[in-house]
Amino acid sequence: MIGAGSWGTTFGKILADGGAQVTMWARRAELAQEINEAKRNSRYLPGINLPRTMTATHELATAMQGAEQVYLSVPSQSLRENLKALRPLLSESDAKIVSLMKGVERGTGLRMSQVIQQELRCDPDRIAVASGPNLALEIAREQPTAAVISSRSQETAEIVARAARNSYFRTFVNTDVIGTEFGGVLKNLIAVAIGIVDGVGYGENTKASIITRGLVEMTDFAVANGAHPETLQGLAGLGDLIATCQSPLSRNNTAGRLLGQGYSFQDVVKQMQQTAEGLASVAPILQLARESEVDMPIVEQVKMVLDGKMDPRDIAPHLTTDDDTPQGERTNHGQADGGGALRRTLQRAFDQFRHGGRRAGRD
Ligand SMILES: NC(=O)C1=CN([C@@H]2O[C@H](COP(=O)(O)OP(=O)(O)OC[C@H]3O[C@@H](n4cnc5c(N)ncnc54)[C@H](O)[C@@H]3O)[C@@H](O)[C@H]2O)C=CC1
Ligand SMILES: O=C(CO)COP(=O)(O)O
Repeated sequence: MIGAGSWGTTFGKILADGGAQVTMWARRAELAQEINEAKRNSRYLPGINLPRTMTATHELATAMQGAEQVYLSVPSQSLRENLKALRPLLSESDAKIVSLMKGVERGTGLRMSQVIQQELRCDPDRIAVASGPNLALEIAREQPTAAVISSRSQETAEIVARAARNSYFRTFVNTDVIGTEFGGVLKNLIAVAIGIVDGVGYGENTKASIITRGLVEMTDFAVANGAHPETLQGLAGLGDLIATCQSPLSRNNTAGRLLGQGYSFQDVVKQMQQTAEGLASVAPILQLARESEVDMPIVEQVKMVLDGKMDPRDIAPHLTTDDDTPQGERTNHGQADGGGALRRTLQRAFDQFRHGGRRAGRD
């Protein structure tokens, strides 16, 4: 396991409790020592006893020795630099590579599985991603939870899903990597919006409206970028959206709440002790949205609040685009966007034809 923060350590516990031999790689030697000796990670998982079989090291080469599955759980913006260090250690290996991360890379807009494929230059069938309503501390307390493992290869998804399950953690599989990854990224942005309105003091109607319209934005965006709409109705979409928007444990939700209470973006970044992926993903997601002609009014407004260009109190009235024409409730991947969905469907059919019948946009 590369990364011993809250999710890496929790996922390591899931694997160890499922019977796997787990070695954690921690950046700090003291943390590796605490995991080895006290079976604790007191900074990220206070009060949690880790499995006796779990070990840790701060030497990357030691962590990688004989690994059959490599799980990645570092902040998304640091993944590429970490992969550069990992690459020589994986040159002889056919280990499965599993991303646990929920961000896109600033600058390139790439999903984590794409960054992995670029940097490791490995067969995409070896790559899987895990996502779902997975607040780390709840799972570390062994509260029953479901997740989804996705890979282009059904076989890889099943191998990883078999390793990553135990009495309190149930994994499902799918082959829609794009939808599974974007679900995890996009729900963070909606959770920031929910945090903002919570911080302002608005109530349940406002939040339910944002969650519902947020799911529409998530689905339109993901489908326009090659995802299956059903994935966004599943654990990696709706499931994670509910968990993250409801829970004070969510760092994205917390960051939003601080913004809603009037703290500036810089103050929020200073106060956050842990990774809030949504803050770095807003700009690249909006760039991709513009390129794929998808409207994301909620995410646009989150960006305006982050940039200090919108008073948090004003975010809620602008759930839809600012025009006077009443907007249909149906989504872009339905029909009501004035032809954009039809154009994209035709484009996909054309791409599919060009690629000899294989599904266009597939990872
Ligand atoms: N915490 C959670 O409940 C969940 C988190 N995730 C995702 O997991 C990923 C990791 O998040 P968390 O573990 O929660 O974050 P965290 O903030 O708890 O831990 C991040 C870890 O990465 C290390 N780190 C920071 N910068 C680094 C660098 N440049 N190189 C290597 N390591 C570095 C930190 O020392 C720490 O050990 C994120 O993409 C997050 O969205 C996904 C599901 C649940
Ligand atoms: O991804 C998560 C829950 O599924 C964790 O959310 P946060 O990163 O907002 O804490």
